[in-house]
Amino acid sequence: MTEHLVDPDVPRDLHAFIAGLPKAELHVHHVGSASPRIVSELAARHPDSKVPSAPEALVDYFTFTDFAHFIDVYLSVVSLIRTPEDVRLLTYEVARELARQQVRYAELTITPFSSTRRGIDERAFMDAIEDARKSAEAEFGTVLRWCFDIPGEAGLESAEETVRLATDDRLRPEGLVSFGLGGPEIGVARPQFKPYFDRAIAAGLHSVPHAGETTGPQTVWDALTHLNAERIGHGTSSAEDPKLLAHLAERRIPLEVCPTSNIATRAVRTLDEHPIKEFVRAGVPVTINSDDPPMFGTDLNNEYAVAARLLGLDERGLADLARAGVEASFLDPAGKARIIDEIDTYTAAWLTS
Ligand SMILES: Nc1ncnc2c1ncn2[C@@H]1O[C@H](CCC(=O)c2cccc(C(=O)O)c2)[C@@H](O)[C@H]1O
Ligand SMILES: [Zn+2]
Repeated sequence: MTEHLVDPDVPRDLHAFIAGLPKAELHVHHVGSASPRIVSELAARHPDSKVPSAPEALVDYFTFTDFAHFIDVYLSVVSLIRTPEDVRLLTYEVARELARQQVRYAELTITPFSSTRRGIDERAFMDAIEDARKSAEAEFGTVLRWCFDIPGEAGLESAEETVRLATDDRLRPEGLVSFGLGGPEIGVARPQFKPYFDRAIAAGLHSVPHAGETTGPQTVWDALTHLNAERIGHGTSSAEDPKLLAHLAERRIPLEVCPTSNIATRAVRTLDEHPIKEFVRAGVPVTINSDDPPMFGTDLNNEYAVAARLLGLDERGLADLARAGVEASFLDPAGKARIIDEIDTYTAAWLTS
């Protein structure tokens, strides 16, 4: 475990329990998971980029003044990824890092539009992610699945391109399970994306848009009503609307909560003000995720530690959170049962030792 990620308010034992706990990660972005080592290597290779190549300089570079600044920095890292080999290596290294944290299953959000519009061949892009997925599963035992997301602010052209790449039988990768919508929410209304989500859903994909991260609860309602969301990315502002919380609880719609992300992008002021407690109190299914971990100076294990502190959880409570992540995933029932069994066995052994 990285020493700086040890929360002093969480007992060491609990950190050790989390580090070995089998987990699922449902909300993590592909480019946003690039390790500082990969980012600095790519930056050194492309000196025309504004991304610093010294790893020490990245901490400052990844300090954001607001959400728009975060997206600006995010896109500067996107533009470092220029070849199918960059895509393959990035994906493979992300899987290695997930495996290190005992992540057994991850749904990785990928924005193929951002790569194809920057000149990466679409066929080569799909082959690169699939090649990395298969190698990672064989070598690390971590199962990866994809969520292709529309970068909403790039307009409906990006929506059309994303749904085409996600539904064309000659291109659609085997690992693709869901369809998302990311980027800024202000000025990017969810309902306009309905026709694209309808097509993705008709092709068998699950709907998992971001909503309520940087705008109010109406955006979450819109994602549910117009995009048939099955889970919500963030959904932070749902806490402002008791009727929405009741609806999410009743329909069993999970929120993909990423606490440190919300602080880093300044969507929420402080961790202590994070509404995760309200979600749990209202009976909303909560999953814990990391979003863009190196950019936010976190990892999934640290997000579990943060959740333990905010929710006052012990080992049993943390195991419940890990089970909730598996349950909310799009893994098949037998795959879910296998990981849940592993969580149970691990927790029982820990508590009797
Ligand atoms: N916390 C987050 N919340 C929301 N999204 C997040 C988060 N973290 C990462 N993302 C990713 O950021 C991308 C943003 C890309 C984008 O806005 C854009 C706009 C105009 C042009 C282009 C282009 O590529 O030409 C891209 C999204 O697709 C999403 O996958
Ligand atoms: Zn996200």
